[in-house]
Amino acid sequence: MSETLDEYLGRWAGTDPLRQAVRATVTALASGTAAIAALVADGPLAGELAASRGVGADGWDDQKELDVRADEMLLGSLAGKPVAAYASEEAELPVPVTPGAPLIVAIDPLDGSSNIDTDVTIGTIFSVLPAPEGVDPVSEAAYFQPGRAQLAAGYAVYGPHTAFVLSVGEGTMHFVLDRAAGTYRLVKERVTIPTVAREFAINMSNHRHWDDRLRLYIDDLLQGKDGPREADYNMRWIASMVAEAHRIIIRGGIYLYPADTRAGYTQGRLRLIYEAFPIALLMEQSGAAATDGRTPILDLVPERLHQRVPLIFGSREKVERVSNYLTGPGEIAERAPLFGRRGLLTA
Ligand SMILES: O=P(O)(O)OC[C@H]1O[C@](O)(COP(=O)(O)O)[C@@H](O)[C@@H]1O
Ligand SMILES: [Mg+2]
Ligand SMILES: [Mg+2]
Repeated sequence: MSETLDEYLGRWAGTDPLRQAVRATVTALASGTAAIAALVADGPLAGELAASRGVGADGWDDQKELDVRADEMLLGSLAGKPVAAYASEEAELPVPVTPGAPLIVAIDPLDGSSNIDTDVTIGTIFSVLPAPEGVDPVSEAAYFQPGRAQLAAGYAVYGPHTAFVLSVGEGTMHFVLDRAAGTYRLVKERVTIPTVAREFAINMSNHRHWDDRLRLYIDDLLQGKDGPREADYNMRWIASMVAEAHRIIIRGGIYLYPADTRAGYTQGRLRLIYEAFPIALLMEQSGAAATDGRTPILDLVPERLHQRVPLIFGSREKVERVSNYLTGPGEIAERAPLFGRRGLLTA
C-alpha cells in the first residue's frame, strides 16, 4: 500500500513547527473533503444538494445547498487546528478558528456549483497562508498577500474517483481517496505537466464579448491545420475549473477564463485568493504556468477578499503564447498576412 497523505506530510514536516502546523491543517482539510466526497457520491439520496440558498458572498452567484454544506464541513474540520482564520467564497468576511494560530486558510468549498445536479465532476480548492505579523488575522487585510506567500495549496476533485492534488512548495503531489480506509494515498510524488497537448478549455459562448486579441488567439486555434498554428486542437469545457485543472495536471493543455465586456466580468470570473492562487501554485510547481494575460498570477497582490481575476493556466509555452497575443506585437506580428484578421467565427 502506498503512503497516506498524513504519512507523507509527516516525513516532510519532520520536527519543524510551522511545517507541522501545515501538515495538521492540510490533513484536516483533506478529511473534510473525504466527507464531502461521500456526500457528493450519495447525490439526490443526500437531499436537494442543488437547491438554491440565495446569493453568495459577493451578492452575485447563486448559492446552492451543497455550497453551504461543504463550507460548514470544511470549517468544522479545522476546529482546534493551527488556523487563526477561515475565509470562504460563501462568506463575506473571514471567521475566527483558533486564536493566535500561525496560519490562515482561504477556500472555495465547492467549485463547479452549476454541475451539482448533473453528476459532473466538482471539487474543493484551498490555500494556506501564514497569519501575517501586525495585521488582525481575522480580517480581509490578512489575505492581501501575494500568491507566492502560500505555504500550501491544493484541491480535491469529486469525480469517478476522488483525487487530492497538493503542493507545499516542493513540487506537486497527486493522492487518491482510498474509500475503504477513508484516507488519501500517494499515487504520484512529482507531477510534471506535459508541454505538448492540443487541448484548450474556454467558454466559447462568450466569443463575442472578448477582447479582439484573445479572440484572435482562439480563432487561430480553431483554424487548426489550415491556420497559423498548423495543428488541429480539441476543445473541452466542463464548467468546473477544478476539473479542468485536474485534466491539465494529468495531460496538459490550457484553460482560459478571460475578462470580457459583460457586466460583472470585466475583471474575469474566477476569484484571485481562493481559486486562482492555489491553482497557480500547483501549475508552477508542476512545470506549467498561470497568468492574468500579463503578470504571473502568483505575483499579484489582492486588494479585496473576493476579487476576481482573468485566469489563464496550463502548459507553459501555451500560456506564454497567449500572453504574446495579448501584449503583442510578438505573436501577432509574426502571423503570415494570409491569416490576417479572418477567424473562423469572424469571417
Ligand atoms: O458558467 P461559466 O461562465 O462557464 O463559468 C464556469 C466557471 O465558473 C466556476 O464554476 C466558478 O466557480 P464556483 O462554482 O465556485 O462559483 C468555475 O469553476 C468554472 O470554470
Ligand atoms: Mg469556484
Ligand atoms: Mg464555489
